[in-house]
Amino acid sequence: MSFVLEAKNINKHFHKPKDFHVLKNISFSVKRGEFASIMGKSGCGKSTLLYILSTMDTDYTGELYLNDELVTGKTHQELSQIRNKNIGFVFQFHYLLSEFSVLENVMLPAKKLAEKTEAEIVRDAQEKLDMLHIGHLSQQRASRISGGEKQRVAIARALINNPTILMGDEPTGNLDSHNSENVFQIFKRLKEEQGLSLLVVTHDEDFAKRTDRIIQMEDGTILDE
Ligand SMILES: Nc1ncnc2c1ncn2[C@@H]1O[C@H](COP(=O)(O)OP(=O)(O)OP(=O)(O)O)[C@@H](O)[C@H]1O
Repeated sequence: MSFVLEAKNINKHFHKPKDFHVLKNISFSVKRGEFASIMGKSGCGKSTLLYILSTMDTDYTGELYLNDELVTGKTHQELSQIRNKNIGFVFQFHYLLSEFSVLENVMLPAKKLAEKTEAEIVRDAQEKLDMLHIGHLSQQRASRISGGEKQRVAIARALINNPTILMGDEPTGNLDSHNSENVFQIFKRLKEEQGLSLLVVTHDEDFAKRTDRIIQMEDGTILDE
């Protein structure tokens, strides 16, 4: 079996204001090409878990594997490289640089990785925007486009380095129903046409029900599926 992500016995405590065991022995995996969602009540630990799975938080015990490679214990520099190459991330808020053009925003993670020439990065960024039907906006300033368009730019930016998994923390949380549906259809198409793996935290039951699998969290644990 080929897993894009495997979490084994993940435990995490917050120490302030007092000890709080926020993640309790979390184990689960995401298969290559799977579109999974994580649901659970507010405060159950979803964002905390996603922060660990995306390698941004290293303060936990247990083991995390990405594409069968153990990433737990690697240095921040190594993790930054692994993250840049393997993980695309879409948040509730788009976090675009408003003074930059749409194209420049999409190019940024590829520039950071520094594996391609400027011309190749421009070409790839334009291709991602075209794929999401916003290619005509590439020269617009990010501050000048609509909320739904901004989220699609954020998705293009998350895809620029051709990640193996796309993670989302309530990527439709700030969108109306029309734009939420749009994002869902984009994710579904990425899975079906490109075999991308997706792991999305959502409060939207209608969204989650249509993913391949719902991972239900409760009080820092994962309920049996
Ligand atoms: N830095 C921190 N220090 C202490 N406690 C924290 C910290 N960050 C989060 N928590 C607590 O950990 C618990 C889990 O938070 P988390 O943000 O992961 O929940 P969530 O399931 O994503 O919630 P929501 O659906 O509202 O976004 C909450 O009780 C929260 O108050």
